[in-house]
Amino acid sequence: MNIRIGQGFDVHKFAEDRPLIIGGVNIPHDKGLIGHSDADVLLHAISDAILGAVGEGDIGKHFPDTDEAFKDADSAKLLQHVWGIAEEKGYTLGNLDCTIIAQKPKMAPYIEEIRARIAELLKATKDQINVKATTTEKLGFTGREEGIASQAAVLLQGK
Ligand SMILES: Nc1ccn([C@@H]2O[C@H](COP(=O)(O)O)[C@@H](O)[C@H]2O)c(=O)n1
Ligand SMILES: C[C@@]1(CO)OP(=O)(O)OP(=O)(O)OC[C@H]1O
Repeated sequence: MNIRIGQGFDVHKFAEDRPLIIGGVNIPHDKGLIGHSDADVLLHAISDAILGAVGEGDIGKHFPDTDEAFKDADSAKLLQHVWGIAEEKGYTLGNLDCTIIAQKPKMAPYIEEIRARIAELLKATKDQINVKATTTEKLGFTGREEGIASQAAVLLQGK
């Protein structure tokens, strides 16, 4: 069996007057993340993990931040496109594990909803998806609440 591993990492900066969208879910908070797209830092890390696993580069290659077509893009749609690439190549999902690195907000109340949304986007079951959160104990840019980072690791099964 052809088993492929991929990993992704992304960071977005906080700004006032932005919605906070993580894992395709709107999270109530006093600030949100900025980017060329909707800045969904978790879905970007997951997209990169999948693209890495199938040897297709990264999201900047597929959705350049110089392209107006992706201005304020819905990252859920970008992830669905990425998953389509993996499916076209004959891959199925083994499992996905990811981590949201944020001092605030507290993610625990939203983890199950995020997990369900990612499962829906990847046409997977919830047990194939795990979502975690951690602070950095007030250290570094995440600890100072300047931004949020995310990591993802994915295992795909090919033909
Ligand atoms: N933004 C966050 C960060 C963490 N959590 C949950 O709290 C637990 C403890 O976090 P530490 O950084 O102190 O290890 C962590 O395991 C998460 O369950 C959270 O909900 N939201
Ligand atoms: C998603 C894209 C495209 O809108 O924009 P951003 O929201 O800036 O996100 P980033 O994680 O920097 O990577 C890829 C970009 O091309």
